[in-house]
Amino acid sequence: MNALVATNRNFKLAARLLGLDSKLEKSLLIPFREIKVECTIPKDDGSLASFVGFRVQHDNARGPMKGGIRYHPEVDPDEVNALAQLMTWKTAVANIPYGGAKGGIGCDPGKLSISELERLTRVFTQKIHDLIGIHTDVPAPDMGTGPQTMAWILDEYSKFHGYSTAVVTGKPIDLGGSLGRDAATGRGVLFATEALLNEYGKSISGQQFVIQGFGNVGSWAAQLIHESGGKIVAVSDITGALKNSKGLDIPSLLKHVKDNKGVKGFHGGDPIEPSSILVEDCDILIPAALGGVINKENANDIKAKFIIEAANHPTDPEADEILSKKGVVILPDIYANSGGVTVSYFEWVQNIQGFLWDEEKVNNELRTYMTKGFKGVKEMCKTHNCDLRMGAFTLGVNRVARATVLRGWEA
Ligand SMILES: NC(=O)C1=CN([C@@H]2O[C@H](COP(=O)(O)OP(=O)(O)OC[C@H]3O[C@@H](n4cnc5c(N)ncnc54)[C@H](O)[C@@H]3O)[C@@H](O)[C@H]2O)C=CC1
Ligand SMILES: O=C(O)CCC(=O)C(=O)O
Repeated sequence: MNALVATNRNFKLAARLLGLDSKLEKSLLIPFREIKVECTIPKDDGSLASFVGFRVQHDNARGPMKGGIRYHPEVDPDEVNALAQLMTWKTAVANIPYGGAKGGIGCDPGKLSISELERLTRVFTQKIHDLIGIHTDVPAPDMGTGPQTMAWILDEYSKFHGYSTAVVTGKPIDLGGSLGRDAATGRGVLFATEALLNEYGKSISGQQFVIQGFGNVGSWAAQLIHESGGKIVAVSDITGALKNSKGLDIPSLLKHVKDNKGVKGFHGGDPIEPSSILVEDCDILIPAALGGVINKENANDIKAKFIIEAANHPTDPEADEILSKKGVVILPDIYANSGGVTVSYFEWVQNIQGFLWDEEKVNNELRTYMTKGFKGVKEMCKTHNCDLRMGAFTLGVNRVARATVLRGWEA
């Protein structure tokens, strides 16, 4: 299902549960601003290449818009729109003073050299620099981007507006990045999983996990879950998939991935079909790659009892219905992966204050936010007699709706 159709459907269900006025509902759905830019760069061989970049700024009722920038061949306007909207509800669920935005460039970063990626990022920044800013819209990394991408954006933006560290988050530490941001989304996934399992009298230790995606989020989640006693029995990334029912040796796998740029070829597990990763035997499934991967085609075959959505919109609404009938509990993206944007917020606060927190403080604050977020979601589940996805959506949408009305923008 199209990502925007799916996201709008979840929003509308939440709006109905909250009894939102139809005019307010419409105004919350329409993005504040949609930017589409052409980015032409010289390739290393001297030829020219053009790419299309997007930044969708969805809502700013609760504060500056916030969200990552994705470099991936499948980036398209509807998906960026959906991801921007999800950021609005996510920052509200996390109760941090932001709205939502998302950006992306349709490109395959694996096929571009470092200098081509730098030129592309700088051209993209030249096209959008007037529309982002510390109190307007603050980008961060997402799939296919990372601290170096943020460093280039910061440098290019600063040529126009003066040196301004807080204009992006997820930066390298040497440029004002926060300790703990790199691990934050994975650490948030760990805290969210602990909060959920606690409801069922369970803990991470002894549970069997399967993780799809072994990039920033998937690999940190794997490392932290492994350190907490969880057994990771299968993983996949773009290079392949492997399993070991006795539990993968995660420290060795992390080293292999660093040296080989992917999980393929790791000797501590048996190769499996990448398409079968989501239906492998496990207690807890963590999608940490692309959207829409859990759908009506595979939902019936999923064996996990819990799904923790580390990726954004990994589950189609049709799959939600099938899984709910099977009794599978899904911890939704707008809560489960909110650790990244929460520590981005800590980074922005530190930059504005000109002060650096130690990592322990970052991680402790993150735990506090994730715990409060879970409580908030559960309360909405009780109030509206709904599942965790609608609990999170009603929590987020209600906070944004209240801010919108208070600011007198609902008409
Ligand atoms: N980086 C962050 O702080 C946050 C990321 N997310 C979401 O988490 C997900 C992963 O993001 P990152 O880890 O940052 O990206 P990344 O670029 O660091 O890693 C992506 C991983 O997914 C794998 N992958 C790509 N296509 C795949 C496929 N077809 N099958 C299996 N694996 C595939 C890649 O090989 C890589 O291991 C995305 O949905 C992103 O929007 C959500 C919140 C914050
Ligand atoms: O750290 C951020 O500002 C945004 C991270 C992000 O893109 C996401 O949560 O999906």
